[in-house]
Amino acid sequence: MRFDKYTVFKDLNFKLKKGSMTALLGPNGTGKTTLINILMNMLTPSAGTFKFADAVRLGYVPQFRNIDAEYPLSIEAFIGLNAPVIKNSATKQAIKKQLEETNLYQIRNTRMGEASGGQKQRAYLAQALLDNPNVIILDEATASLDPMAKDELMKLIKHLNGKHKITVLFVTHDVSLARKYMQNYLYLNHGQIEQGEMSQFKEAYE
Ligand SMILES: Nc1ncnc2c1ncn2[C@@H]1O[C@H](COP(=O)(O)OP(=O)(O)OP(=O)(O)O)[C@@H](O)[C@H]1O
Repeated sequence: MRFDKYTVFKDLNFKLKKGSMTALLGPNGTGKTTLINILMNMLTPSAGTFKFADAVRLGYVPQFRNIDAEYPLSIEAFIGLNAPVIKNSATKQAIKKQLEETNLYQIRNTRMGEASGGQKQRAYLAQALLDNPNVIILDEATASLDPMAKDELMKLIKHLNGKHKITVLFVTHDVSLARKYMQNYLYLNHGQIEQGEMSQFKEAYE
């Protein structure tokens, strides 16, 4: 990938296995978000190709951005933004299912502006899950959460992987969190990528 004369990375070669949980690690500015944008077809690579298996349905949870305290929509309505405005009973049922899946059902009427960071992030996740993805990409989903909210989100992601076999690609700077919850890593640095098992991830990278 090149921006004008600046090459962010080149000759990246990697595979993501169906059902795997992979942390995308690397120092600031090495191109993690750029790579995600390419995988999400939001950016066209300057050269090279990639391919997902035909059956792949991608879901995306964006980098956490705080929502204004005055934001008027409830958690339920926020999740429903990823559905037609006129909601038939199947859509309503699908929203209910994702509210339950992400432990938000009890607080579905809470305004997003009032929700905690962890609750907001789970609402973003529920919004993505509404498309019934079997691969989910999370960009720094835990970055601004407190330790308990981080663990809660990671346990939920692990559950989605274990129960629903959703393949996970998780961008993070948090190596210890990745060690605890992810099986594999992709390490992006100096324009190159390395792939391996999280348990083998070298301390020197940290
Ligand atoms: N649209 C763009 N035009 C020019 N340069 C860009 C553009 N997008 C990203 N870059 C550059 O590409 C490099 C990689 O940026 P990117 O945001 O992908 O890194 P990152 O690894 O996600 O960083 P961080 O860990 O800080 O989020 C940076 O040097 C950035 O300035």
